[in-house]
Amino acid sequence: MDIKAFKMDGLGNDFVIIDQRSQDFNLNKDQIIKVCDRNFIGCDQLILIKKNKEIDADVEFYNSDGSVSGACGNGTRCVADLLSKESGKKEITLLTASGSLKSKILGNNLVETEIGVPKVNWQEIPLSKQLDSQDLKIEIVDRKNTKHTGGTAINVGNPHIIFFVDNIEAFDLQSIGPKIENHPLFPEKCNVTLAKVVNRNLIKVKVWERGAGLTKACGTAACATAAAANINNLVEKTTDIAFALGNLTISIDERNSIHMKGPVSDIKNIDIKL
Ligand SMILES: N[C@@H](CCC[C@H](N)C(=O)O)C(=O)O
Repeated sequence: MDIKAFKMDGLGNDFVIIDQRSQDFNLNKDQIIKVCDRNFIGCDQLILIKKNKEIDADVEFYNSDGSVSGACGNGTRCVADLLSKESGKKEITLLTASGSLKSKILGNNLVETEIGVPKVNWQEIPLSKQLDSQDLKIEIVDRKNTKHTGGTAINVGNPHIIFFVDNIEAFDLQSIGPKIENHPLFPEKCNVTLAKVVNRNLIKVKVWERGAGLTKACGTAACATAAAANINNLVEKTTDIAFALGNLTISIDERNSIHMKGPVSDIKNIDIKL
């Protein structure tokens, strides 16, 4: 099978995007895993664009382990940019598994997406039992074997847990990430973020993504971190979330809806032979 696709990224969080409005075929889980494999094409998520008669398009997100995700913040911004460059429209609406998301194309590869109102109720995250999602009291251990207890859980279309710590570099996220992702408290697993509040407008993070592992950035993790930091009264309504390659600006409006603004890469055409 010969597939025409695009490669894009948001701050290094990279995607293979396949436009199925013009190419009609189904990919099975093994083929998705193969495309995402860094020894083949390689990406954190594979994204399918599908026809929608009423809005710009439907999008489906698949992690590199072949699992489905209800949301992908950076992926949504990339697809919005791609469709805007195709149509010339400056506002793009995409239907995802977690709802319809509006993006504004601000020029110079800058895209802002409204992710919506976060869910903090234990059933909505979901957690496997009733607990205070603001402080799950989960223990993580740093490289010096010092124990830290905490974790705020939140769902922004997908489940996240954020640990606010003094030094994100003091932890081995490669080893902590999979343990927390698969913790029995999370029946649908979760994305794991270590966050250091630098000041009331800046948080530095490192993210372990459910189904994809360590990533250079994660849009929904940025949204979840800003929302969790607001719940814990650590930051202002607008805050920057700093990843290794740059920042996303997250704002929470008067309706408690989260807006995520940041850069997307240029679009690269690729051919996939499966
Ligand atoms: N990279 C994404 C998040 C992708 C989905 C996540 N791994 C999940 O399974 O929930 C983003 O930018 O939000």
